[in-house]
Amino acid sequence: MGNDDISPNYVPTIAAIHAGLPKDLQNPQLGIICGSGLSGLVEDLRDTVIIPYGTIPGFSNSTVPGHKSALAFGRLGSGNGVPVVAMLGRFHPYEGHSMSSVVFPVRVMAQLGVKDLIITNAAGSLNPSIPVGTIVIIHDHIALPNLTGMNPLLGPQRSPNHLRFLPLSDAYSFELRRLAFLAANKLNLDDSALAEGTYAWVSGPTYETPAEGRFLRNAGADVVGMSTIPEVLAGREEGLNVMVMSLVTNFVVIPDQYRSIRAEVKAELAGQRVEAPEVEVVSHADVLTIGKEKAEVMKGLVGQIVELRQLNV
Ligand SMILES: O=P(O)(O)O[C@@H]1C[C@H](O)[C@@H](CO)O1
Ligand SMILES: Nc1nc2[nH]cnc2c(=O)[nH]1
Repeated sequence: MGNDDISPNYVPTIAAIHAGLPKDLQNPQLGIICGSGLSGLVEDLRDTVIIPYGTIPGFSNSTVPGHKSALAFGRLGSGNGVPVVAMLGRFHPYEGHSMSSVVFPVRVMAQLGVKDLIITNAAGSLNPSIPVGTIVIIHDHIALPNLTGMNPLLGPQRSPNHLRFLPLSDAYSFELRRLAFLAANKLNLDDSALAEGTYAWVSGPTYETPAEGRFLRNAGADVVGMSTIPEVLAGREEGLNVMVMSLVTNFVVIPDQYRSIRAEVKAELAGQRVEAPEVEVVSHADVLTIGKEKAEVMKGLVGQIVELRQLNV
């Protein structure tokens, strides 16, 4: 799955977006991508204008429950505030969207004038010390698809301004991550509310087998999810400052040991019938529930980061 659309024509897209907006919202400074169940992040926007994806040339619709399909424009922060554009719902490769469609909105954000991009997602924890409900500020990633021929930046160099060989050692903005922790402090959040960690990107749509979970944990990942990294890559290629907040919605199921069927059959043959084990499974419904529960905290953090950014702290 390479990048099939090297030179998208932004003109009709930007024209359609601008046509729906007052002048003062046409050049947003901050972009936000709302992950599964996290569209409530933008409830605090003022002067909000919603533009459905269906009316924007080049945009698809998200098919995943918990993802709306619209851009929200508005202002965030005190005083006049900062003009913001938020994606209420994203596109995942597992839905059948091409990699270029997945990252197209990020490229459009850059065309609109966005400088900082805050990406959110729901993710499973691989790290026993990062429990459900924690918000993980991502400082690195492991992208197995990138290592195996599914890098979203595959294809001819986009333009002389787009780096052919994009470094990723500085992918996650130090400045924005610093603001996230300062914001948590301002909001009096407990230390345990926010963690730092490494995100593993997998294609999905299946959740991990125990062996896959163990493999990713042993590889050094703290959380795992099915999105975000294509957006990070496109954002960095477009020159944006990028920050990622992963909300831990579940533990990846990694039992310490497997129950041996051989031992159980032996017990059965000796006259002791053993019940089939109840295996814990992850569900998208649970993912959405945690998203709802933590929406306020996520929203507070984003608002406070914008506040601090405005104050040039
Ligand atoms: O869009 P995000 O990454 O927040 O959604 C996560 C990953 C899958 O799309 C889905 C699985 O429950 O939630
Ligand atoms: N791959 C993956 N994505 C998730 N999104 C939310 N939880 C999970 C998970 O456990 N695994």
